[in-house]
Amino acid sequence: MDNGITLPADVQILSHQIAGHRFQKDENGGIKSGLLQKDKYVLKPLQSPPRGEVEVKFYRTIFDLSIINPVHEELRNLVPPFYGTEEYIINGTNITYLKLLDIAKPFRKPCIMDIKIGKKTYDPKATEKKINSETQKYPRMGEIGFRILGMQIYKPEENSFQFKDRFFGLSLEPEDVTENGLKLFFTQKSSLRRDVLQLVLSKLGRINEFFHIQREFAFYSSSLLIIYEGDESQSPVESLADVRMIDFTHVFETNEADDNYIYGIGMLIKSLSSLL
Ligand SMILES: Nc1ncnc2c1ncn2[C@@H]1O[C@H](COP(=O)(O)OP(=O)(O)OP(=O)(O)O)[C@@H](O)[C@H]1O
Ligand SMILES: O=P(O)(O)O[C@@H]1[C@H](O)[C@H](O)[C@@H](OP(=O)(O)O)[C@H](OP(=O)(O)O)[C@H]1O
Repeated sequence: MDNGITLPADVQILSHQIAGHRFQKDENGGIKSGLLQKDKYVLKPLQSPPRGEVEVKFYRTIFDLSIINPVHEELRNLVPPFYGTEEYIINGTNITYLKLLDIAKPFRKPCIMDIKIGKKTYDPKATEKKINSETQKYPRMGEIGFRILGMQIYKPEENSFQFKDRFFGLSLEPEDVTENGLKLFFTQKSSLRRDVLQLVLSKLGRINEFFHIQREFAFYSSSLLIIYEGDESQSPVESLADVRMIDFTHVFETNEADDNYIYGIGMLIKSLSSLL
């Protein structure tokens, strides 16, 4: 890499990282890692304590096949398949990564949107400072129930991708988040991809149903990754679209319904349905 970071031969920077932590030098001359790509896998660096440990524990728990638990069984269908952890030394820093299946791999021209779900984006142990920074960042979150973190949309007429970053999502108000935000993602060549939208809605419906049943986990600051095939010229390699839950750095055990997430996914489904 030209910024002075040398990666091991078999890994690359994740080319389709839409949101989240990226490579940067830290205060002490070390590095903070972004997400990497290795063959058909995504490598996600463990985040600073306790976040990284929370995420790895969550994946290990739900992928522990020796435990028979219907909630874990369904979650395995809703998140990217998990293959343990791997360590790499990058610029002298030893970094542990979660090894996940790259959900975008089966798509030729993946259109990808990352949406954070819930009214609250801080967890029950958040400091006053964190609560303030999260609430001030996007005060409409409590009303909207979700935030677009970023997206890439394939433009067939130009054979290129259009990108929207976190500032795009932060600029959206309740009145225009559907028409100016969500609709953009499902529009190609000035037409709404109804076929994709219907499939995405059915996949969101399954996640929503799961949340109305499960009483085991509360998901704060977690995202939904929505992907569809942007190249309509050939039939899809596997499926036309995929929707997965990602980002589990603030998952808490509970014995109640996760009303915070339920509100958010409900609002997202309502907004998307209104486009049809
Ligand atoms: N399994 C996966 N397959 C494909 N892409 C992925 C996968 N996991 C993560 N990504 C990509 O990486 C990005 C960041 O992922 P994630 O939200 O887990 O990271 P993060 O650093 O914890 O984010 P944040 O700072 O928002 O908490 C996503 O927006 C998505 O583009
Ligand atoms: O999307 P943005 O606007 O870049 O904001 C970041 C995003 O909300 C991350 O999810 C959050 O990490 P957590 O979810 O783990 O809190 C991070 O907090 P941080 O600055 O405390 O790392 C925020 O800065």
